[in-house]
Amino acid sequence: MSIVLGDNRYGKCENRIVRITKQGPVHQIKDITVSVALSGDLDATHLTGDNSGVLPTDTMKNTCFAFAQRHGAVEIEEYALLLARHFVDSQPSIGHARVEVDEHAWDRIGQGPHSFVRTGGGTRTCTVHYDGTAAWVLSGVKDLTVLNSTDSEFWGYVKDEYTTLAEAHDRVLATEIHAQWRHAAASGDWGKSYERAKTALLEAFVRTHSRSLQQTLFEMGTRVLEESPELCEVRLKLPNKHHFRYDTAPFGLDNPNETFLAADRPYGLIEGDVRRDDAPAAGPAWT
Ligand SMILES: O=c1[nH]c(=O)c2[nH]c(=O)[nH]c2[nH]1
Repeated sequence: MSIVLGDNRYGKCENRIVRITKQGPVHQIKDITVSVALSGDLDATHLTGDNSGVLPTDTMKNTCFAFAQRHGAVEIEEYALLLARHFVDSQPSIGHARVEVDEHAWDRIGQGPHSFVRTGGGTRTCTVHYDGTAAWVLSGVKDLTVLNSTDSEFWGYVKDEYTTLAEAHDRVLATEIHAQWRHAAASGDWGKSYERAKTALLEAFVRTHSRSLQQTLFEMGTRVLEESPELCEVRLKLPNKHHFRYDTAPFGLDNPNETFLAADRPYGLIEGDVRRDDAPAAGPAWT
């Protein structure tokens, strides 16, 4: 029996970078969290402590800040591609880079040229992989909380000796959308593509009369792909943020689906992948 080193990667996680673009008195803000993971010919550092192929994670951090300053407020996908290509193309020991970027949105306060308030509408995300030849790009949104106060049912499910859930013909459906979508090519109008996909997700949530969150998931993925020819696959994670009708009968009060206990745990977690049947191979995109 011998013990061998398996897959490995290393990097600097969650670099918090705020880049202010100042053209005269009106400022723009780009607020991002950047994580880098590199892999390649790194056996030596693990097996013998020979660090001659190791680019320090501290250098990765500096590079993230330097690229933010040099390239300004570019779309997060473009910034991630620049970083991923830099690490692989400049370091002989590095064969693969994964760069993840979250963008935290700020809205301008009124007409104020330099005052901002954090936007609540979810966090834009991207993940880029580059292997020295090809690049793969995922974009997405997370922490986008939505609720339908009707138009949702859940009934006709399996019932066994442990089932107590009452069938629902009119319930609250709430979830925190975590969605990622894969671009068929590593180039495009990233900003427009993001807005179109996010709008499609929300419109599908609004328009679907839901018989399960699973059905809503498929409708959301389908609508994104129908509206966005540049995308080939959507993966969704939808926690079911249960709202239980509260029993107010002990207080002599009727409750016709008006007052709910919003439970935060446990929660159902509905996950699914929706893709075109001719989608190109995903390679390492989701890893
Ligand atoms: O939309 C739902 N899907 C389920 O699978 C499920 N299971 C459950 O208890 N409630 C729900 N709701």
